[in-house]
Amino acid sequence: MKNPPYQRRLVGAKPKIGVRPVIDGRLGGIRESLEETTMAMAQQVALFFHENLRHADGTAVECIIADSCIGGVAEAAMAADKFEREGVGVSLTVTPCWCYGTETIDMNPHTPKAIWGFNGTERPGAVYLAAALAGHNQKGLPAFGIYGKDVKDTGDTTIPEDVQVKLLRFAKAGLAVASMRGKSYLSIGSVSMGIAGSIVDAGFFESFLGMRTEYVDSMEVLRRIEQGIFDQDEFEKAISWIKENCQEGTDFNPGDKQKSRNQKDSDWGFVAKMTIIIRDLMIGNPQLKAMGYGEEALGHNAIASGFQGQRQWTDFLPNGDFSEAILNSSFDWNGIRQPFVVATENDSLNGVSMLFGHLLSNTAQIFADVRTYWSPEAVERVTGYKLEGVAKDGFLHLINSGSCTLDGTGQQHQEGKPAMKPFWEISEREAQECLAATTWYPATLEYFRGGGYSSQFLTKGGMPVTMSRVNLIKGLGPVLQIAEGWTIDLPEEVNNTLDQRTDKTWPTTWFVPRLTGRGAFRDTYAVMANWGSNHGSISYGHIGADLITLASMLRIPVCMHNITEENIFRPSAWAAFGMEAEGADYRACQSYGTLY
Ligand SMILES: C[C@H](O)[C@@H](O)[C@@H](O)C(=O)CO
Ligand SMILES: [Mn+2]
Repeated sequence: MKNPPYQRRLVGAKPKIGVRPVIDGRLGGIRESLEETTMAMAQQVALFFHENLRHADGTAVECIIADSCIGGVAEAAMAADKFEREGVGVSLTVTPCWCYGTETIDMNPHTPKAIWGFNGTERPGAVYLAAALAGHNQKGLPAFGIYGKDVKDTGDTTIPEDVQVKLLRFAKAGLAVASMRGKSYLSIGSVSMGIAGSIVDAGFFESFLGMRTEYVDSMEVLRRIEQGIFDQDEFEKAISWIKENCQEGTDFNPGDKQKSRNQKDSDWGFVAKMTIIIRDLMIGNPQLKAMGYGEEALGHNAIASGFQGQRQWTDFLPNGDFSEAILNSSFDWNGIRQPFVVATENDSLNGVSMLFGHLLSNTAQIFADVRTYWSPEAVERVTGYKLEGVAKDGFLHLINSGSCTLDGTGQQHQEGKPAMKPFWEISEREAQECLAATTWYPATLEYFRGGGYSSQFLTKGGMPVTMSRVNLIKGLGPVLQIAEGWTIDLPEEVNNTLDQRTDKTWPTTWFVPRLTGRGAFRDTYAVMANWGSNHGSISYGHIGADLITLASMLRIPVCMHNITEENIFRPSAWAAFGMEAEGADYRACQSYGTLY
């Protein structure tokens, strides 16, 4: 690691956005004439962020404005001090005028940075923007340039729409970078069935994300179950909630292998305890301290985790599907709450993709196997049905053992359409509908000898979604792949025929990527063929452009995406690496090296 990033922020403190009003330092006329306009620009943008951004826990984003306009290096240092004290994680410089490039820039190497230069004619804000960005680029401190398309008059205090889009894209990604820094990925268990993403790579987490990796043997979950190291009252609450809200499905296991009713009831208790314990391992629980377990009460400061499950645990004990599904959802027996990020099969790289999606969209994330490409020909052969509309070029079957978020049912709504929403927008009734759309089947014993329960549902069609995935490539490092598209509905008979060819106790999402006719997006088959692993993380909404901005801040090149050129927003230095955006991205990431 080049620079230990571990910040002095308190556990749980959220990064703030620092706003830096930069000004022409010449006193005796110029500076005085600009003070008010410059500070007003900072206040206006701070208000805009405060009103339009929320942290994933639902709290509003706080902005800190430098105490004075910054006309030179002394005031730049004062602002840096204030930002350090206040826990600023992202910095935006604003100016309507000419100022002194490198004398005023933010030089903190870990803080994502952008400069908004006002597009006016009275004073040259854009000239400063160009000079300051040249300084950033010459010094190896990437910064994003924001400059409105249309000329405005001095004193115009509206933020043009094109500027708003860039401000939000930059700030969301910057906050994601700052929110991950100093937190942990908690690996519960180790490598699952040779899935490379579960070889949790500390170097990647530390150098690229500024995160720690914590490793706990699955035995710890069993110890806490056997020794009663969990909140007994919460457990009672969980069990009665499960009885009321989780419908158990038919047991499809061969009659002589099925567990008895007593064993099944005891499995429900077991998986409820597992859920509470995995959460406690991640974030701690003050209740445990009161019970005399001070060490356990602290947790592992985890912002994401993974549970190995297969095979040693699941060959022996109830599987992790229920715990993963509930933790990844926006509700449980404690009500509607922020979803956790828990990667199935401890696939930490999919966990990272889920974490990116969660921090950018504030919603729950679908974890799935990228299972099958269904060509129109194969669908017709098997069902006699000719695909049409958005699905006419085929689709992908996304399905994993039932560990997927129940938000993935698509039973929440936005403007009357199926959606997955930030938890604070989800109504009690919508949470109930997600639960009602889910059946919990006794786990398939041929896979899961220890039993447990897998969630089964069918994702509603018509949701815009983005599938993404981080892969580690020897000799290259991490790369990110992104496919925007939609969930689709199939006619009921077609759905049943295709779904029942495979694991019928697991949740199904039918996904159509948006094709571009080029490269990995020339057809749906090519999307499947170019996917870099067995898993993908699926986020509600089209967030590909936000993911690209985030990846550039983390110096993770994007190897595959279907985002249109005008939506790609990366630091200004990327342009210096060539006009072909993908190649330039690789060269820039390599040249800057890891953030930490
Ligand atoms: C039960 C099986 O082992 C599944 O878990 C398997 O198909 C996977 O999910 C592989 O990613
Ligand atoms: Mn899997």
